[in-house]
Amino acid sequence: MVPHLVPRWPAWLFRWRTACTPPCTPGASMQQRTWAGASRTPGLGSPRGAVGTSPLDCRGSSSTSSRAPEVMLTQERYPVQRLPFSTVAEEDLAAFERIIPGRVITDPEELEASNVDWLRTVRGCSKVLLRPRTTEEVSHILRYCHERNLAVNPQGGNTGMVGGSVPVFDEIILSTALMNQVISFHSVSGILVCQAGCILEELSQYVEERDFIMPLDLGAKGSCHIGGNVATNAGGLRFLRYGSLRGTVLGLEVVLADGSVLNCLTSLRKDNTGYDLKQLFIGSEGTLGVITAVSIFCPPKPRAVNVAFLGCPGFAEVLQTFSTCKGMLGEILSAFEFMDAECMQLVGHHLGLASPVQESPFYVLIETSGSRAGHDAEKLTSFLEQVLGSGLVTDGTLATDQRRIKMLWALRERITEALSRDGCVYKYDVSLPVERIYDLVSDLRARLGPQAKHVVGYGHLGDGNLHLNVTAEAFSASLLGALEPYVYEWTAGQRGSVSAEHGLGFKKRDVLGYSKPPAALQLMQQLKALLDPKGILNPYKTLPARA
Ligand SMILES: O=C(O)CC[C@@H](O)C(=O)O
Ligand SMILES: [Zn+2]
Repeated sequence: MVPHLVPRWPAWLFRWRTACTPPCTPGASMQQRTWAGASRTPGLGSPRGAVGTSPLDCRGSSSTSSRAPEVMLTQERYPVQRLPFSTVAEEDLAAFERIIPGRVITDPEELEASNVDWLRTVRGCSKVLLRPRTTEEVSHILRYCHERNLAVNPQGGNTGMVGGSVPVFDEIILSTALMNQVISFHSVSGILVCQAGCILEELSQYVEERDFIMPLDLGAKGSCHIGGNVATNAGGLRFLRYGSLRGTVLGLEVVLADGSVLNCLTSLRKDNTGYDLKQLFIGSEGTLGVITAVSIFCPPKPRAVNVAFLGCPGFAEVLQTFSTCKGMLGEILSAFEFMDAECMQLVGHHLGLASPVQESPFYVLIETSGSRAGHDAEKLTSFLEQVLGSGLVTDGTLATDQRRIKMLWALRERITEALSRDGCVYKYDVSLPVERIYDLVSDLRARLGPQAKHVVGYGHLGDGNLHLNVTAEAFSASLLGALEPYVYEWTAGQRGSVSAEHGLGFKKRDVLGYSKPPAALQLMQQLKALLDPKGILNPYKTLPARA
């Protein structure tokens, strides 16, 4: 028995492994747990000073960097035409300087990180980054851009997966990084009101000190901004328990394309006064307005949290474990995540994270959050006895202290980071009927054969959300041809969603039709035209390119 074993758990339940006590993650400190933050560390980050040959030149800029392989310009890699927006001129820079003195960035080195997505797959060539601090400043900037017909790319932490957060051409980057103030927090209701640029992890710490938690959590928490989370309707790891941001966001303040401010920053749980306008902006990926402040409902901090990491012999057993779990853990279940054996191999190989359990075809991570440790322990013990006794689970480990809980979560949260170190990654984020989720992975593995290096499946099983990722040594058009439209057709055949939680951004906008009927697409175009008639807000994103 290892020293960390909490005595109330029967020792026979698991074969505890001393290898799992710290350090479980050789070569990977817990500070690196946010993959987006880690990707920005020296050596992994963006090349410096490699964009363009002249400050106003977007062409011929795929020069090589001595530090890291250059990311191809989006306009060179994809068949996309620049729309007839104006180009930033010296007098525009002077106008911005008057609105936000000292916060108009034109230095190419500083701009480089904001022009490239963190996955290093798309790259714009914006010449200017604006850093407003207030809603009023955002309003002045947008009013000016609207009049001048200048395109704007709103940007939060730039941790998106679908190329929505970086410019495609030379759109002005409007960063929320300096809009990072908490406006109010109510200790009875748990309602937090804050500016859009607050970093999720910092908000988590802020509310946890006050005995509450944020209703969402995700691997990118160390870098992502709450405004970006809302704009993309991020799902994440707490969705199973606390639901969508569509339920927990109570109000928004948004600056519209023409600079007018829509103040719907209410903090009411119930408000049935006509159309719920904030919903238009949740998940609109900055195409309908720029979110400047958020009012969000925070649940009370659970007093007892446990994480079980279990090995399952097959996917059928994963599903049965999930059913058993829902039945036996009920209201204390807060996450049910899964990953396949290839994911475990990748986190081991690239990040040095050791599996805490015997090698298995599948692994599940179950989190419980409740208010009485003894009650939760009792429930969890009977659940574990049941799944181990019936052979649904063959091995497992359990964490009740925060440090070990984080270690187990790292195995799941850092898969994305491991994949990005494996080579060129093709990402799919789909919603499917839960019983069919892994069939897509198996079918694709058989279809691709040796063309792919790895085909992995993991994700938020409790929410029916599969992250299907394929890696290869380098980008290959023939591999892409084998993946698409196959994955989208397969998903549409199950009436699934081609974007469960990552949004459409630039990369997935043309597959929207697999999940929405033509009438819905048309209405979306009409709403865009109504709110942003000049189309200056995050162009080339979310809506399919017009035929
Ligand atoms: O990288 C991915 O495909 C998924 C990222 C994220 O949504 C996760 O759940 O880890
Ligand atoms: Zn996810």
